[in-house]
Amino acid sequence: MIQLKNVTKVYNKGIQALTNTNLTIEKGEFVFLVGPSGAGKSTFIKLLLKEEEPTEGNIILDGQDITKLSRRKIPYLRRNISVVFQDFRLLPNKTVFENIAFAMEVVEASPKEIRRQVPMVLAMVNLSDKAKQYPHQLSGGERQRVSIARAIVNNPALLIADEPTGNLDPETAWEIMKVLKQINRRGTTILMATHAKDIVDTMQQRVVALEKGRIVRDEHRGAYGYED
Ligand SMILES: Nc1ncnc2c1ncn2[C@@H]1O[C@H](COP(=O)(O)OP(=O)(O)OP(=O)(O)O)[C@@H](O)[C@H]1O
Repeated sequence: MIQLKNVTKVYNKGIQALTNTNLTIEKGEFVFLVGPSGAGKSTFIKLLLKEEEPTEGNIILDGQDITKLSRRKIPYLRRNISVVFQDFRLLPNKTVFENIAFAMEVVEASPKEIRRQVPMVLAMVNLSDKAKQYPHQLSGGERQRVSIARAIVNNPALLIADEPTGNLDPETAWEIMKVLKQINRRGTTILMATHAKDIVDTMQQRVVALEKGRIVRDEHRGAYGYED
């Protein structure tokens, strides 16, 4: 599914964010990406989304070397990879239904498909009764569930979650984790960058730890491994 081969990323100012990184993530895995602030987690995610280019090395997604992908083909990449952010990033002037529908309109789905898919993903995240609400009328946990529904509505192979529970209280964070695990059980590969020690320790999934741009740990049924 994802393969990084000798990936190095040096930013303009000479900061080396990733150094000679090698990693393989198989289809259907659930992987936590952990490490101290500045370790390179966001850089890792930006490279997968082609928001940044590696200085050296190759990134293979679904058998395709995305480092060789032309700018023109990036929208196709984005259909297969979806992202959920810490700050939800919902459109404030659209309802819950419209926020999710918009992600389908962007990839030119038909109105019929939209009418079928949106209620289905809303049911999956347990928000069928909130379809007509606007984001400001929802709690943080509900907003995050909308953003997850939006992220999965086009059936991506890979869901990247960048600190998805960072703005939520512990109980609400667990609701989000339940939803992510359920999506993973349906076959979607999940990569989640997080500082949530309790969640990582309890879920016992694969843990990849980055420090100063290097993978220092890669454990199946791993733990968070830091004190924060
Ligand atoms: N656009 C950029 N230009 C220059 N340096 C950058 C840029 N983005 C990140 N860096 C640097 O690269 C290193 C890795 O940063 P990155 O954001 O990937 O870390 P992180 O593990 O995601 O941290 P956090 O947990 O705080 O989000 C840091 O030293 C950071 O200052």
